[in-house]
Amino acid sequence: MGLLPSLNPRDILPVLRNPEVFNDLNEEIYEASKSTTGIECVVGLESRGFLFGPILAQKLGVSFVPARKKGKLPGEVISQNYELEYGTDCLQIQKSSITKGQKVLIIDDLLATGGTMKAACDLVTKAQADVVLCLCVIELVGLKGKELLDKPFKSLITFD
Ligand SMILES: O=P(O)(O)OC[C@H]1O[C@H](OP(=O)(O)OP(=O)(O)O)[C@H](O)[C@@H]1O
Ligand SMILES: Nc1ncnc2[nH]cnc12
Repeated sequence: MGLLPSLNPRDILPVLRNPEVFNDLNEEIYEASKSTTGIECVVGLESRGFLFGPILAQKLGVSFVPARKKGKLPGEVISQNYELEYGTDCLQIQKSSITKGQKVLIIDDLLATGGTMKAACDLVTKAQADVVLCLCVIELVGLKGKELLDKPFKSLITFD
């Protein structure tokens, strides 16, 4: 059996039930992004990256771009396949959503093996944009997902 099924599922969703706590978390996310200069676009990863990405983009005054699983986005897309513990998946963004050379922050709720965030970095790079920060609310440190990334990374809450 693989490693992931034996892990506690870590769930950010209860935080959204309390507007004050959710607001505090969004402020923490914004604070964590502030030392990275020149962010021009926030890319959020389906699905829970969509809960935080648009709010951060609004606070920063920049565009929000959803990276979705294969086949969900209309129009021309850029795709990046990636390995899961069992099988493969594919992330896509709309071709017109990111411009060449743009400084991009990628946000998701959680970093586990790092495969999803790595694929998002590769996708943004494929779009000829520049990943300036990968930001996750939760990091499962024991899975060493951070080691897969060759871009700056920050998390707000860590579990072993
Ligand atoms: O670091 P990794 O091992 O790649 O795992 C992290 C990803 O897994 C979870 O998403 P999930 O695949 O469950 O998709 P969902 O948010 O659409 O439910 C989580 O929200 C991250 O996006
Ligand atoms: N929410 C989660 N908790 C634990 N491991 C995970 N791997 C991917 N998502 C996870």
